[in-house]
Amino acid sequence: MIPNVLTVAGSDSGGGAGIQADLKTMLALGVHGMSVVTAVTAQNSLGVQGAWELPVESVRAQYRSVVDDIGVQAVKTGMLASAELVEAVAELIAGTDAPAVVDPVGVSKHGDALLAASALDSVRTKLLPVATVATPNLDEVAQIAGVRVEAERDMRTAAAAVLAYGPRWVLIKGGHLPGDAVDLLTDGSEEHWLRAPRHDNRHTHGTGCTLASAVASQLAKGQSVPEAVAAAKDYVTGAVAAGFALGGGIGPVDHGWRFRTGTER
Ligand SMILES: Nc1ncnc2c1ncn2[C@@H]1O[C@H](COP(=O)(O)OP(=O)(O)OP(=O)(O)O)[C@@H](O)[C@H]1O
Ligand SMILES: Cc1ncc(COP(=O)(O)O)c(N)n1
Repeated sequence: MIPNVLTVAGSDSGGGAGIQADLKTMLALGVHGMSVVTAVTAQNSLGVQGAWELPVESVRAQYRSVVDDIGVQAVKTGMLASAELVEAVAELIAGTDAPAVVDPVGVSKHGDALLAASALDSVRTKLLPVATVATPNLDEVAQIAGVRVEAERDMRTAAAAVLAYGPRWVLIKGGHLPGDAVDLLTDGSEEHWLRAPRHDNRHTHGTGCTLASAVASQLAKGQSVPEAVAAAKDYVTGAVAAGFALGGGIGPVDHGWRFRTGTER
């Protein structure tokens, strides 16, 4: 049986992040990808030119259509835009018997806000408590938990601060630190450091979405959280290494890197 994985996220018209990155990742990892669109962005390699939230009834209806008939083995969340959507999605996840990977998307790579400041409290009190794994980047850790990570040694404090909001596991992504690309996965008792060489490639649009979707895909296949995160890290590292130019700015990671023979571009 092919596992079903659901992303609840925003659309990126440029195809590098958001729903589009999630579905490509799911295909590459051999699961059936499904989507609940929370917002539509007009976006490209240069930034986000516009964003429109969908009505909360539309998000609830999409979710119910998928879960009630098809069923899901894992859920992943990305851009949720507003407090109302964060709270609705948290409630839907709480009623779903499947692991949930929560990527608490705050701002795009270009600095465009993808979550209202007024939604942060709902992320802390409603969304994080229903997460099996939360995957904040360093800016999101600062916004959510008020911890500034300036070096690898601060990541443990950051993880403890996020875990206090109730996710079972937290994966602190150190992609924005200099040096190796180091992430820390912990549930407060086990600690797993994931280290990969930093690829000197500016075309990294979509790394966070890709990593979280890969974790959800591996969980849906029955892996444990540490196994799923290790496999997801391998996948995103290869995708960053193969990231390519597109448009005039920051290009996407290559979701199809494992399928390429090396002659395509
Ligand atoms: N240049 C790089 N080389 C290798 N791995 C990277 C690089 N940049 C990021 N990563 C890895 O990609 C994953 C996503 O991390 P990152 O901190 O970039 O998340 P994010 O900030 O949510 O994504 P984005 O920067 O696209 O918004 C992590 O596993 C991180 O270590
Ligand atoms: C619709 C949408 N969702 C999320 C991101 C963040 O992307 P990244 O994976 O680069 O952090 C984005 N730029 N657009």
